[in-house]
Amino acid sequence: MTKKIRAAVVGYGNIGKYAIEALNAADDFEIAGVVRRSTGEPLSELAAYQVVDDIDKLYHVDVAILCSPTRAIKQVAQKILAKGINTVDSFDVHSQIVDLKNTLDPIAKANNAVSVVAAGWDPGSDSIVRALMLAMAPKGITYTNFGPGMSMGHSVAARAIPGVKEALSVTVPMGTGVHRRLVYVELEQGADFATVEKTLKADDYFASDETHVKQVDCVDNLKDMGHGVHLTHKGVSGETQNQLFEYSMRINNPALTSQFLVSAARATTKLNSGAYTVIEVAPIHFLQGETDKLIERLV
Ligand SMILES: NC(=O)C1=CN([C@@H]2O[C@H](COP(=O)(O)OP(=O)(O)OC[C@H]3O[C@@H](n4cnc5c(N)ncnc54)[C@H](OP(=O)(O)O)[C@@H]3O)[C@@H](O)[C@H]2O)C=CC1
Ligand SMILES: N[C@@H](CCCC(=O)C(=O)O)C(=O)O
Repeated sequence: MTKKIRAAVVGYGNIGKYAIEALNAADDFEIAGVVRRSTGEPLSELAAYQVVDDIDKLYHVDVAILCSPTRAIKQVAQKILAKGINTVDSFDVHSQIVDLKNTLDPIAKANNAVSVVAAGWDPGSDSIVRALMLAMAPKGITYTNFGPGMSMGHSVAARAIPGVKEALSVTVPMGTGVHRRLVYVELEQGADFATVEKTLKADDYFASDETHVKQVDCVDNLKDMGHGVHLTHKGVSGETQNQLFEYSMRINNPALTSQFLVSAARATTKLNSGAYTVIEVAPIHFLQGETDKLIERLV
């Protein structure tokens, strides 16, 4: 029997919960444990797993699935790679992915480890679809239209604003890759809505989009973690114009993000040391199974 890949889940929020589900559904993985900032009161749903506040307390970990907020990823990944443990993350600030990769690459190489960065669904699986479309029509325009649906990254960023108790950021597609953001916030007692609204609108996650902030009594009553994308590329193959490609999905956001993280975690075990974005990884590395069988089935 081949040895299972031992994965640790780091950070137990939405993505962490679904990462456990995706790991349990993958028979080439076993869960080494869950790493939380504080173990505090034990959660009954985690009773079957070792829950620790330091990854060193877990017996052998091949790969850490980082389910921490995007803004904490660089720091968390650096620490874990330095221990020689592979990492995957769903970092989602598109403009900072090159910097993240270039920061992690030397650390991974020096410690004989692998990191696959920005491996959620966007960035992540959608990035591979965009690359494929560009290979099929190298000239042209790609539009990525999200939603309507809940952006986890924007909701996490909104929740981090002082005075915000809970937040839900809904992405509304306006067409041609332009989005409006509707952000529902539940405030801490005594917080000033106008200050929260101003701080939120100035945050990098929101500053370049039309953003509306609405105060509500209970965010949980509105929350639905559904999302989706409609990606189009219209362009030119060779010298032939008018090639139109489309890709659509409606999804449960954390379930897809965590599934792709687990697939990327598998890929880390097949790569030479270093940091990679998903478009630099051969598609077959994400998949479980024998190479020839996968070729027979997919090619
Ligand atoms: N690329 C993509 O397609 C997608 C990316 N994402 C990214 O996933 C991230 C996580 O989303 P989600 O699971 O909803 O977030 P949550 O807030 O639900 O969970 C994050 C968890 O990380 C831990 N954590 C919180 N603050 C910190 C900190 N400062 N440093 C380290 N760890 C911390 C906590 O776990 P504990 O208490 O156990 O330590 C927390 O529960 C988002 O920021 C988003 O950018 C999400 C969806 C899609
Ligand atoms: N990174 C997103 C997933 C892609 C959708 C998106 O970027 C958006 O809704 O703005 C998320 O965190 O949910």
